[in-house]
Amino acid sequence: MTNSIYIDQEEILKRYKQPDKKTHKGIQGHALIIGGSYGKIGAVSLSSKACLKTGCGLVTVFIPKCGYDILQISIPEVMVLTDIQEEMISNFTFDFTPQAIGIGPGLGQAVETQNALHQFLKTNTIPLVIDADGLNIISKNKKLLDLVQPKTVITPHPKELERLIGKWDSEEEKMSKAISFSKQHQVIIVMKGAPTRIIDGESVYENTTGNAALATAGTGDVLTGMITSLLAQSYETIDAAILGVYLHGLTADIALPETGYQSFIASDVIANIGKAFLSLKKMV
Ligand SMILES: NC(=O)C1=CN([C@@H]2O[C@H](COP(=O)(O)OP(=O)(O)OC[C@H]3O[C@@H](n4cnc5c(N)ncnc54)[C@H](O)[C@@H]3O)[C@@H](O)[C@H]2O)[C@@H](O)CC1
Ligand SMILES: Nc1ncnc2c1ncn2[C@@H]1O[C@H](COP(=O)(O)OP(=O)(O)O)[C@@H](O)[C@H]1O
Ligand SMILES: [Mg+2]
Repeated sequence: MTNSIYIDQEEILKRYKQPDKKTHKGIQGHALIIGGSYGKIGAVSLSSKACLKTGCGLVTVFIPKCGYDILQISIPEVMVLTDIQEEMISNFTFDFTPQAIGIGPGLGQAVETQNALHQFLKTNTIPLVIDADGLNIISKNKKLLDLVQPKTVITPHPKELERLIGKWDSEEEKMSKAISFSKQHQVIIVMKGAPTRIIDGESVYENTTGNAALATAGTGDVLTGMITSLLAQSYETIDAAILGVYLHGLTADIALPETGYQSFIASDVIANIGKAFLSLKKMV
């Protein structure tokens, strides 16, 4: 039997943890965002900025060389590691141990990048969020799913979900296929849409925030950064997914009266993360 839960303010307050007064950047979590390719460095800029603005102490990105200046100039707070390749990632290499890793925004699907993801998944044990081209690469070679460690968060939009689980004829079939997939591979699926549902085996959590203003480029990349941030801050995996999706939607609800549906862009999600957190505080 499926256990379905609406994610409202009450559910969020059960999960939300206020930072300790004596905390410092060294214990607020260090997140790594891996992604970007020529022409899609913006996806990593959005994701890493959202990661910082969701409370992570330190954020490093791993990107192709062509993104170095872009990242350093657009977000000076983020640290940058680069691949040996100019336009795509060919080997995931980093010399520290992050508390969480987000992979996929703007990553592209070059053969070199596919191989790099394969090698990385073989040995990785760090909590992981996989999005966008990270998921598309896995869809092309489903054997990679056997290498994905339990409790990995995947964040497909409907097309990415279809590439992973196959087509469906009804909402019921989509849900039952997604639940089977979550159980079989022990992954938490953030099934993006209106509304977004989070699936953890038999448990289905339905988000109650967000609106059509979010239907704009890069809002998913931002969500990846937000969930990765919460994971790096030691939230339980399921709580990181639930809280990230709720806050992400809340930014659009807060901004809507000022931006309208049309002029809201992914950067407006990031700009309103602070207000979204503050509205949680008011509820306490
Ligand atoms: N500024 C940037 O650098 C951006 C980079 N992006 C990156 O671009 C790459 C490709 O991602 P895309 O998602 O654009 O391409 P995809 O080919 O994965 O998805 C686009 C397809 O999915 C369908 N689709 C998307 N959302 C849907 C929904 N809610 N319901 C039904 N169908 C839906 C679209 O109609 C289209 O056919 C990713 O790596 C992504 O991270 C995008 O996030 C856009 C912004
Ligand atoms: N009509 C809508 N109502 C609510 N949320 C939406 C709507 N359209 C898109 N979203 C949200 O916006 C985000 C889009 O993610 P995604 O498609 O991956 O964008 P991108 O890849 O461009 O970053 C998801 O979180 C999704 O739930
Ligand atoms: Mg996306």
